[in-house]
Amino acid sequence: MAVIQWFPGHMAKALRQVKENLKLVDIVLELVDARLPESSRNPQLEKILENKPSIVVLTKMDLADQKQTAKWVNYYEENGQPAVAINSMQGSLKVIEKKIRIVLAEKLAKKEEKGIINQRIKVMCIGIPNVGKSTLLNHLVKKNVAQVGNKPGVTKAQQWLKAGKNLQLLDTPGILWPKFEDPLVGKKLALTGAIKDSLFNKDDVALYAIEHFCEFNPQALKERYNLSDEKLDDTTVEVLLELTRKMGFKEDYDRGSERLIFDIRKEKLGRYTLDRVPIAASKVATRE
Ligand SMILES: Nc1nc2c(ncn2[C@@H]2O[C@H](COP(=O)(O)OP(=O)(O)OP(=O)(O)O)[C@@H](O)[C@H]2O)c(=O)[nH]1
Repeated sequence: MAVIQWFPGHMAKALRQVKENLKLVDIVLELVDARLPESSRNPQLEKILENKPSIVVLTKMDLADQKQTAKWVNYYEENGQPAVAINSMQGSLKVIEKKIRIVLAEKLAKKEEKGIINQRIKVMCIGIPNVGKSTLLNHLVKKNVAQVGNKPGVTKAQQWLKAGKNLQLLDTPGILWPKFEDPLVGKKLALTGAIKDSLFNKDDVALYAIEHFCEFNPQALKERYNLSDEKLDDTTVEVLLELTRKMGFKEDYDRGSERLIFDIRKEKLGRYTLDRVPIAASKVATRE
């Protein structure tokens, strides 16, 4: 995982590159992590995209809570933003291509009227570090790594890669930065491994994780660390201390925190989704 520390200069440059590459493509795949779809989105992207068609692609769906993922996809679609959930490592080409065809239906029909058929659709992936851009690119391109020609970009020639029979992808995905301002977003990003471990306090992230699991999946916490029901009702700090003891680390809650974070990332507590769809929207989703 390449971890990037963002400074204003970096941000401006990355943004400029994304803008320049946008001109070269028909559609953008905005990759977000299904475990934290909103927290892993870049708030400025909407402005940059302007009228460019885009699809929010929720990656790592195999790690996220299935019901929550369905709610998120529904939420985006209800708000006019096409969305699809995938596991970047498996069978996502068909799903993505189908979605692209739906989103670009009108444009493709017009091209067909003009006799332009079999032209590859130009696609660009963008997203924050670690969201799965390279994994998806490699999966889509598979053995078919032949370049389909160089297109002039503004600053350098762009390489294109064939994906299946109908798509071509920019070989360099656009990297965006997450929103760091909100400390809660930072903790969520840290828990899933999206930001460098040295950038956060492990015990803060572990306490947040305990809070999340106590609310949404106390059973997983209880079973994994053999906790009593009474202990789960205790303060998060007490739960952390008890977990640490159960792990055999005595009072060393730094080690306890580290192990808890590691376990969660390794799915030892099962699938989870840290972001919830806004209440009003989730009501709509349940009613359907
Ligand atoms: N389980 C699961 N893991 C995934 C999925 N997509 C990516 N990963 C894993 O997530 C990690 C990061 O994936 P990358 O493809 O390197 O992410 P990236 O966006 O290219 O990252 P940067 O190079 O840091 O910008 C890797 O360990 C991948 O194996 C997915 O859909 N499911």
